[in-house]
Amino acid sequence: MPDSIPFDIPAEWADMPEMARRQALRRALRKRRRTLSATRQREASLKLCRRLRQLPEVRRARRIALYLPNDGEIDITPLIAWCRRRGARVYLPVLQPLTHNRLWFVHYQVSTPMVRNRFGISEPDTRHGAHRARRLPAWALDLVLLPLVGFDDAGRRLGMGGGFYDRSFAFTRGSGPRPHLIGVAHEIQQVRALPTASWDVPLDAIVSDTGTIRPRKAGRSYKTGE
Ligand SMILES: Nc1nc2c(c(=O)[nH]1)N(C=O)[C@@H](CNc1ccc(C(=O)N[C@@H](CCC(=O)O)C(=O)O)cc1)CN2
Ligand SMILES: Nc1ncnc2c1ncn2[C@@H]1O[C@H](COP(=O)(O)OP(=O)(O)OP(=O)(O)O)[C@@H](O)[C@H]1O
Repeated sequence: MPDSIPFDIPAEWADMPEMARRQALRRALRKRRRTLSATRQREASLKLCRRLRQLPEVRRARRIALYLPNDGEIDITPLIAWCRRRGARVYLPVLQPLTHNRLWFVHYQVSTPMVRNRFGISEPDTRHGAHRARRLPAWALDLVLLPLVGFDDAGRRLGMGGGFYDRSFAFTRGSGPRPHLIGVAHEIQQVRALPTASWDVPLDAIVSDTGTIRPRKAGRSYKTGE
């Protein structure tokens, strides 16, 4: 596996069918982030959270969806206490039990009962009637921080492959209220150039431990950071 940042897609993958190549890329990038030491993980988390706290979309948001880190994902949970101190509400994704690969967003408090979903990720337990009422429709969120498996400097993204975020936020292509969508990842998740899928939901920004990418609507993008 090449160690370069951005990750170079190996030449041998060129002949693979598109979906198989995306799968191989996911496997390589997930392995990359899982092999980070605890120290590197902690440093990256603190640097990312510092960046996020400075973004206007983050500072203005009152209803923010985060995630609990899994599989080496960059840890943004230090933001939870910060959000609460500022009076912002924190929401977590929950797999919808009946609809195919869509997410609910449930208000997350210290007292929220949690349960592991089928991927082993802890999520608010919506079997309790009282907590069902804490669900918010996706359009009513101000900000969503999406965990990325990969990204490139044009702002394209690769997720876990379930299409959960793509389906849940497909409505953002239309008019009407919509949350800001900010993808987050380790610097080492960057890929030289990712293929686009027609269903990919465009992001407002991608923030890593070392920089922020602001995709331009017309396709060009710019990076700020160290
Ligand atoms: N922390 C976190 N929470 C999240 C997401 C995420 O990416 N990160 N999701 C973002 O979508 C949703 C869960 N999506 C997931 C999609 C695939 C796999 C996964 O590990 N798939 C396995 C095989 C699946 C199986 O066991 O059937 C794999 O690819 O190896 C995990 C989560 C909701 N919660
Ligand atoms: N809006 C949508 N409606 C129906 N199917 C969709 C939609 N968006 C994505 N999909 C399907 O979801 C599957 C996974 O998509 P993709 O490989 O882009 O996942 P991903 O972007 O890695 O995942 P995620 O969105 O969970 O981060 C694809 O097979 C795709 O056809």
